[in-house]
Amino acid sequence: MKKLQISTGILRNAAGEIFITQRAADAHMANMWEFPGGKIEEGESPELALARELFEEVGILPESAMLFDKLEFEFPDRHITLWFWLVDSWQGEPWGKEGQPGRWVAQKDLLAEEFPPANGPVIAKLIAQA
Ligand SMILES: Nc1nc2c([nH]c(=O)n2[C@H]2C[C@H](O)[C@@H](COP(=O)(O)OP(=O)(O)OP(=O)(O)O)O2)c(=O)[nH]1
Ligand SMILES: [Mg+2]
Repeated sequence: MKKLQISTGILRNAAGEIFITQRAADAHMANMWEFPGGKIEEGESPELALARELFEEVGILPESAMLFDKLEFEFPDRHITLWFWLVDSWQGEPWGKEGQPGRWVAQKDLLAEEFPPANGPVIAKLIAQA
C-alpha cells in the first residue's frame, strides 16, 4: 500500500474567507475542491513542504502556519496522512498558478461534499469554529 504524507494550507483572509482550488480532471480525487498543497518529499519537514507547495500551486509565501489538524485516511489504493495548516498571513495574492480554478469561500459556507472524503473532519471543525 502506498503511504503518503501531505501538507496543505488553509489560507484565510481578514474577511474570514478561505481560498480553495480545484483538482485537475486527471488527478487522484479528480475535480474535487481542496486546500492547496501536496506531497512532503523525502527529507523535507511538513512546514517546508507547505511553503514549497503553496508557492508552486498558488504563488504565495506563507508568513505564519499553525497546525490546525492532522488526519489519517485510507483510500482503496493508498494510505495518506494529511497535515492541515491554518495560514492567515502571507506574501502575494493566491491564484491558480497551475491553471486550476480557485475561489474564496466564507469559512461557514465550506461544503464537505466538494472535498475528498478525507477532509470531512477538518471541514466540520472549520464550520464549527466559524
Ligand atoms: N492538496 C490536497 N490534497 C488532498 C486534500 N485532501 C485529500 O484527500 N488530498 C489528497 C489527494 C492526493 O491523493 C494527495 C495530495 O496530492 P497532490 O496531488 O496534491 O500532490 P502534489 O501536489 O505533490 O502533486 P504531484 O506530485 O502528484 O504532481 O492528498 C486537500 O485538501 N488538499
Ligand atoms: Mg497538490
